[in-house]
Amino acid sequence: MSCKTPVVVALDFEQKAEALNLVSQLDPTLCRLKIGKEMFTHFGPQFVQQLQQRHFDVFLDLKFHDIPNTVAKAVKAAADLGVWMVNVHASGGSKMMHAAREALITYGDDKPYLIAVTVLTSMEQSDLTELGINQTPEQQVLKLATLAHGAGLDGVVCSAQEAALLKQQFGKHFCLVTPGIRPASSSQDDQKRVMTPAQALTAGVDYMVIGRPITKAVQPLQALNAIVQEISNA
Ligand SMILES: O=C(O)c1cc(=O)[nH]c(=O)n1[C@@H]1O[C@H](COP(=O)(O)O)[C@@H](O)[C@H]1O
Repeated sequence: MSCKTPVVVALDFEQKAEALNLVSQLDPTLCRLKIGKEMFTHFGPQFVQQLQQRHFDVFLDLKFHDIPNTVAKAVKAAADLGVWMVNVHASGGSKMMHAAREALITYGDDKPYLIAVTVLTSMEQSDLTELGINQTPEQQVLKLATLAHGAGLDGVVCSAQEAALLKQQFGKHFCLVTPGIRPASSSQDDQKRVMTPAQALTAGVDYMVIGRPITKAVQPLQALNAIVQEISNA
């Protein structure tokens, strides 16, 4: 079953029942699902399989960052799980990303999308300065995306604010996955580099990761439908 929208719903729940209650209202042709550190640590690969049995494409967001050998094996484990997308941290460097890519070669067309996180969307200039990085977020995203592109990855996680620049630099086939998406009426929460779904689409984003504006909405399905509508109008 193929999904017709760029929306990836971030399932960040403490309780599995709560997550499944939302999932049972969702349609795998209208969104994909992302499992991150919280739910994977609580509920493991079995939870991923439960979602796959319901025909959802799953983005396994564990942001691997380790020595090349360890990351290669972790990415391979994700491929064995049959996930649609998996990510690593670009700041792990070219050798690490290259090893991750090599680990997926034997999977051929069945390999998951392999993407690298550049600068987290919760970060702004002051967070980079604190880390001793004297670059703007945009410069740092471009630098890390260049490493990811050079290592042969399928794309990057960035904010929609950098999407136009990265598409111009790396072309339309370099996949851009953007969290920090906020409909105009939503709270920004802890996200700093944000855009609305319509702005993100116009900027050239391929996939939009959206969590709390949907999962914490009083009517999650209605919130998702409004976002899908906003995207199709754009
Ligand atoms: O890799 C990610 O998915 C990710 C990268 C990033 O830079 N920023 C970011 O927010 N995320 C994830 O995207 C989701 C965003 O959720 P909301 O802020 O609730 O929409 C969370 O699950 C984050 O872990």
